Amino acid sequence: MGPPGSGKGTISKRIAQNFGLQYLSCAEFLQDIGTANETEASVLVKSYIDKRMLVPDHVVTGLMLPRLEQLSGHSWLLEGYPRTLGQARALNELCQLDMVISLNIPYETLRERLSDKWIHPASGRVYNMTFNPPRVKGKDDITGEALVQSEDDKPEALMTRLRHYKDVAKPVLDLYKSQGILHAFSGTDTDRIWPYMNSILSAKLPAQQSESHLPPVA
Ligand SMILES: Nc1ccn([C@@H]2O[C@H](COP(=O)(O)OP(=O)(O)OP(=O)(O)O)[C@@H](O)[C@H]2O)c(=O)n1
Ligand SMILES: Nc1nc2c(ncn2[C@@H]2O[C@H](COP(=O)(O)OP(=O)(O)O)[C@@H](O)[C@H]2O)c(=O)[nH]1
Repeated sequence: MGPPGSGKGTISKRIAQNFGLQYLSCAEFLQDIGTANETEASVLVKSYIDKRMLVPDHVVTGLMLPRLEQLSGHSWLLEGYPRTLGQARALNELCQLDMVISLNIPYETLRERLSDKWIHPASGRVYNMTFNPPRVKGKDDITGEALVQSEDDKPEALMTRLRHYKDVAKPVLDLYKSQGILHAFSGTDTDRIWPYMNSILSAKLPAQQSESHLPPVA
């Protein structure tokens, strides 16, 4: 969990690679559904994504939980789900989470990062012009297509998104705190937060699963 720009995507890919976890991004999953063959669900999901609104709890939960059940033989890391208390309660019905990670990043850092953030819309690949720049300025590393900046990442839009995040996330964070599984990390740099996170995860994950010798992904 974490506000927009807090580094959820960046750090969760790093965790998944280092610890050999199945990584499931709710946003990417919904994006795939929204662009798949036209069905009632895909049209509905796409209409919310296009408006940058959260897909209603019962819809996203009805799609995510069966997907998670398919991963039942594996250890997984979820990003972007649950976002609301309703989603968290539904997930609790399916399984007991081992750990919830929350990123506390100062507003000024979020603003700076997002003003430097570029994305490849077709794939969702994310770049930052200082932290992880593309190999060729303005072009996606894999396809060579143009990168774009999102209106959503501009300071005015960011304030609104932050307020929304705080309102919606608070009850979710309170729930996980009461269950004793919430770990919050504060800082301005992903690379400085990483060693703390790595040591806590190394202590929690079974030894045979830990593959912390793998190089981190930027
Ligand atoms: N549980 C979720 C997660 C994502 N989405 C949809 O997927 C989009 C992209 O999600 P995400 O990449 O998480 O972007 P934001 O919601 O803008 O937040 P952040 O910048 O923190 O990643 C959201 O706008 C929303 O339409 C959703 O409906 N429900
Ligand atoms: N400068 C800087 N940028 C970072 C750092 N960590 C992540 N980023 C960038 O910040 C932006 C937001 O990160 P992302 O992982 O997409 O955050 P999310 O919105 O929480 O999923 C991206 O452009 C990242 O490349 C960091 O420590 N320093």
